[in-house]
Amino acid sequence: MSKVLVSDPIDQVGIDILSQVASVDVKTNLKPEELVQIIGEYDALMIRSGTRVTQEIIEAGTQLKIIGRAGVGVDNVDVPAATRKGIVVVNSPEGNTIAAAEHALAMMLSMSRYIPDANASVKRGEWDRKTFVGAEVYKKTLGIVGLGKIGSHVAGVAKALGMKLLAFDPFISTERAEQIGCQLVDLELLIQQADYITLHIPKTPETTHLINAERLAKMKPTTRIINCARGGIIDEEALAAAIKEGKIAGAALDVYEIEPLGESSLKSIGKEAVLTPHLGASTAEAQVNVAIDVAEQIRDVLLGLPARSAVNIPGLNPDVLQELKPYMQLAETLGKLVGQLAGGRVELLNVRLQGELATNRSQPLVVASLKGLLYQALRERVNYVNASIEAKERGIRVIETRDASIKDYAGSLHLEATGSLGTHSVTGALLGDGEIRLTNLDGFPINVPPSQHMLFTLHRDQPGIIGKLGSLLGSYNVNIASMQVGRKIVRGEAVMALSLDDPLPDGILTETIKVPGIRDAYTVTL
Ligand SMILES: NC(=O)c1ccc[n+]([C@@H]2O[C@H](COP(=O)([O-])OP(=O)(O)OC[C@H]3O[C@@H](n4cnc5c(N)ncnc54)[C@H](O)[C@@H]3O)[C@@H](O)[C@H]2O)c1
Ligand SMILES: O=C(O)CC[C@@H](O)C(=O)O
Repeated sequence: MSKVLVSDPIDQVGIDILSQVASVDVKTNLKPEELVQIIGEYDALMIRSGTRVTQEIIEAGTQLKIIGRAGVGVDNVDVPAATRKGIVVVNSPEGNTIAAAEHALAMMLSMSRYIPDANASVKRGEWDRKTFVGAEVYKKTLGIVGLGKIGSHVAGVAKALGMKLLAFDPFISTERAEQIGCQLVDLELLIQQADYITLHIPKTPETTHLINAERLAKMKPTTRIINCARGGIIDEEALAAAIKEGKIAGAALDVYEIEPLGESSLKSIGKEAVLTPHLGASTAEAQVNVAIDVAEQIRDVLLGLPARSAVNIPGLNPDVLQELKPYMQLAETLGKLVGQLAGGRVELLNVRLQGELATNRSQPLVVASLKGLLYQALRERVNYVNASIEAKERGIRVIETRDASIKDYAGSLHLEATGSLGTHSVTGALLGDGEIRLTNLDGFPINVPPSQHMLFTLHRDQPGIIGKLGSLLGSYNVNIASMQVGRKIVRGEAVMALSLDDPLPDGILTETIKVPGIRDAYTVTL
């Protein structure tokens, strides 16, 4: 019989489902070294946000087939390490959406009426009706940052409360925002106009400290901010200072840069700050939803069936999966790449199967391309199951084409994304050993392996450019792993593709574009 370890508290309904096919051990509060010691006995691990599944734990899990996260965020799991070992990682992308949205709304109202502090004062035996004069939300402007599942539900309820809705989400179309009742604006306008700002975005390098001292200084002194998304999207020190100095009126936080929240200047703020210990998903209903969602997937995988919500391995039948897996990896990589080149909102994705690939099943490759394309916006929320639906909801039109006559490589895949900032395309192929090669970028032939950190330039093919760019990267201590120039004619337009050993520091892109002859530059993280 299979063995499952449950290392965080989950609802009993999940344990009951797992017990249908496995012997289940519930062992919570394990230290990392204790988990490393015992994980080798288990076929599956079920967690919430309390267990950090590191590479060391994955390496020690020699029998592990699946890791189930009862919730959305898999930021506490080393997914690449699990993927390398063929371990399926599943989550519950929607099981706690309503709970998190309602928590954000509860935080907004309780912060506005100082309910936590008023409640504490009554319990201390006081009857103070002067200190707790609050503010109404009716007719106020709510700025929603991130109009995905949770942000959209918040919008619906806030509208019913009589609020005016602004939203910032670079990956959502104006039509979609209007359907939800929001006016889509840029972040700077939202920050200046909103009376309440609520964050519903993933934490990514781009969203880390999105709310910093500079942006806090641009808010109205009456603005109140809510973060029930992820810690670190707000600079906590800057936030505490802004509230203490009266630059903004208050904050309600459920998530923190480091959890549990230790010593923090947030704790010394009075009634203007409402703090909860990551309770967004903590409703009976959400815990039942996520426990069922994830336990059923673990049960299915242990029975040899596909998982419906895998973040790293698609739910295809094993034979098709085996055959298409390398191409799906290619499609996902190209999707990530073209999505980042396109930058903003993508309206059209053309997926072209070329050469021998043109006779293959296209649907899994289209889905994998969309999963890659949407990764920048949705992170772990996008998977092989929901990628097409998410794309449709975001107004992304998909065209599939085939061209068997293109024979530069045995089979290649070409993606072209058209969006608010223009059109970009990328082609890739698989070498004999299954390694991915990028073979064309925006119509220019190249031949480079993709790497985690990449820089692309569009420039004039003229002497000196490569040297200048090399020196610029060197001055930022960025090491170049490989570099290639693609051009159609000598001294015409050209592209340069650089694989880098290090992430590019802030500001380097602006410097790159200043190099004479370089017209444009793009950074990509794969
Ligand atoms: N507090 C909790 O317990 C709790 C519970 C559930 C979810 N969450 C968190 O809430 C957040 C939102 O979850 P969701 O299910 O709505 O996710 P979602 O993927 O449905 O929506 C996220 C939205 O953010 C947008 N986005 C991405 N990058 C952006 C950027 N740089 N600027 C503006 N918008 C951007 C995306 O386009 C997307 O529409 C996630 O961080 C999730 O981990 C917290
Ligand atoms: O397990 C939890 O309570 C955290 C839930 C939430 O942050 C998530 O990512 O789903």
